[in-house]
Amino acid sequence: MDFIDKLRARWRDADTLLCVGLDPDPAKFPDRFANDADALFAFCRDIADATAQFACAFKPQIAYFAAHNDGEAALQRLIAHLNAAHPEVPVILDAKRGDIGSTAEQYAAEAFDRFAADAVTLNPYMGRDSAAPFLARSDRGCVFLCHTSNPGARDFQELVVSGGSGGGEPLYQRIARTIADDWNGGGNCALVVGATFPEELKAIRAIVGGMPLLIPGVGAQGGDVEAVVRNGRTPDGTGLMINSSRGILYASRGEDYAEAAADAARGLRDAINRHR
Ligand SMILES: O=C(O)c1cc(=O)[nH]c(=O)n1[C@@H]1O[C@H](COP(=O)(O)O)[C@@H](O)[C@H]1O
Repeated sequence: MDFIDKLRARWRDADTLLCVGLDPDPAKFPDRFANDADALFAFCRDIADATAQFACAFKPQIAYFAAHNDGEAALQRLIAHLNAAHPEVPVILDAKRGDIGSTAEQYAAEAFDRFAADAVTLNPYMGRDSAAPFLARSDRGCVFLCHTSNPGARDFQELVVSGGSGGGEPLYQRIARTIADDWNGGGNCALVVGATFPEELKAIRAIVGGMPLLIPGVGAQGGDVEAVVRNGRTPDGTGLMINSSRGILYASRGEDYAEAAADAARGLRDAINRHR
C-alpha cells in the first residue's frame, strides 16, 4: 500500500491524528539504559511498541541516530522493527533532504531502499529537479517543508514574492501552491507546517485542499492543539499528522518510561480528537 493510502487507512481505522516522533537523546534516557550499548534501538523500540496503538505515523529524526557511531545501523534496525511489528503505521524518515538531482537520487535510495521508510521530509529550496527523484517514487511520501515551527521560519519563508491573486504572496504560500498544483502529479506529497503558526496553517490548508500536513511544534515548542486542529483539519476531520517527540519520549525516566510514554500519547491523541 502506498504512503498516502496507508496514512488515510490509519486515520480511519485507529481514529488518531498523532505522529510519534522518535528523537532519541541518550542524555535524557531512563537510568536503566545507562550501560546499554544498544540503547538507541532498545529505547525507541520500547517507546514505539507502547505508543503504536495511538499513532497515525512514526517519525524518526535521522540526526539523533547519525550523531552516534553505529547509530544509522540502529535506525535501520528500528525501522525494520516498526515495519514488521506495526505494519499499519507509516514511517516518515525526518531527514530534510534536498540537493542536485544526481545526489538526490542517492538520498532517495537512502530513505526508501536502505531505511525502508514510507515517506521522507524534504527541503524544497533547491527546486523541482531536486525533488524529482523522490516524487518519482509514487508509492512513497514526499513531505516538504512549507512553514516551519521555529522562530527563524520568518526570516525567509514569509518574504513576499511576486505572484498570487493580489500580485504578491509570502514564499511559504508559493511553496504550498507550487507543490499542490505542479509537484503533486503522483499524489504523494505532504507539507510540514509548524503548530506554532496557526494562522499560516489556515492559509496553507485553504491553498492545498486535502493534502496531508505534518505538524510539529506542540508540546515542548508550545504550539496550541486546539488552534492546530481548528485551522488545519479537512472537512472530514482528518488531514493532519500532529507530531510530538520529547513530550512523549521523556514522560518518565523511571522504570515506568514506556507506560508514561503511552499515557502521554493517549492524552495527546484524546486532546486532538476533542477538537475534531
Ligand atoms: O520536519 C520536522 O519534523 C520538523 C519541522 C519543523 O518545522 N519543526 C520541527 O520541530 N520538526 C521536527 O519535529 C520534532 C519536534 O520535536 P518536539 O519539539 O520534541 O516535539 C523534531 O524532530 C524536529 O526536528
